[in-house]
Amino acid sequence: MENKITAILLAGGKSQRMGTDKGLLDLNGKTFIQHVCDALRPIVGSNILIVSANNKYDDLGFLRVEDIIENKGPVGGLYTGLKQSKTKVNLVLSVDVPLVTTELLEWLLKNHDETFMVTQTKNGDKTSPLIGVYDRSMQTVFGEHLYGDQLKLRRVIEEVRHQTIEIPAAWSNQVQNINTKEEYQNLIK
Ligand SMILES: Nc1nc2c(ncn2[C@@H]2O[C@H](COP(=O)(O)OP(=O)(O)OP(=O)(O)O)[C@@H](O)[C@H]2O)c(=O)[nH]1
Repeated sequence: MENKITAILLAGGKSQRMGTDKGLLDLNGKTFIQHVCDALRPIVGSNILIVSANNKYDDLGFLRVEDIIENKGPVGGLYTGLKQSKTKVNLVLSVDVPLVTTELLEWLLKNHDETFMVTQTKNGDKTSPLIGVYDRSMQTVFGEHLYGDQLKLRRVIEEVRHQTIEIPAAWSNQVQNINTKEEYQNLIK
């Protein structure tokens, strides 16, 4: 499976709500980004592509690329990641889901249907486009939106053939986004 899948890890953005780079926050002695990479490694090996301008992530030893067009949010990060990818299937994650596990990601890959351009996940009422699977050809769609300055990821997904799959309730905590100081304090207490 390893060579057929690229993991694209979005680690850019402003972290405005947290006030500090989310990927470098500590949880039980490891940074958020390390937790996410540890969950990915059994599936993709070293084929992890970090999309970020922060060179502190280079310590992890994976390929890092900077956004081709900066400050465009996840649509910009995904465009860059998919342009760099050499595989049809791309497992996309953000750095702010430190509780995600290999088991959940394997489940996602097993349940995704390659005929869809995007597979996103859903937990209750909340869809998570940044825990998903993207076809490399989506780079063209993201490119068009980016150059038209249409930066709403959810809107882009609505326009293409996509599927939304419900995460088993027992795994709800794994897809928690940690965006604010309060959410981080609750996580580590
Ligand atoms: N490469 C890249 N990643 C991004 C960009 N904007 C957001 N991300 C990543 O996308 C994920 C979701 O980002 P958000 O939580 O919506 O935005 P954020 O900038 O991290 O945080 P806020 O400023 O608080 O909204 C996170 O993993 C970010 O690191 C971007 O412009 N480029």
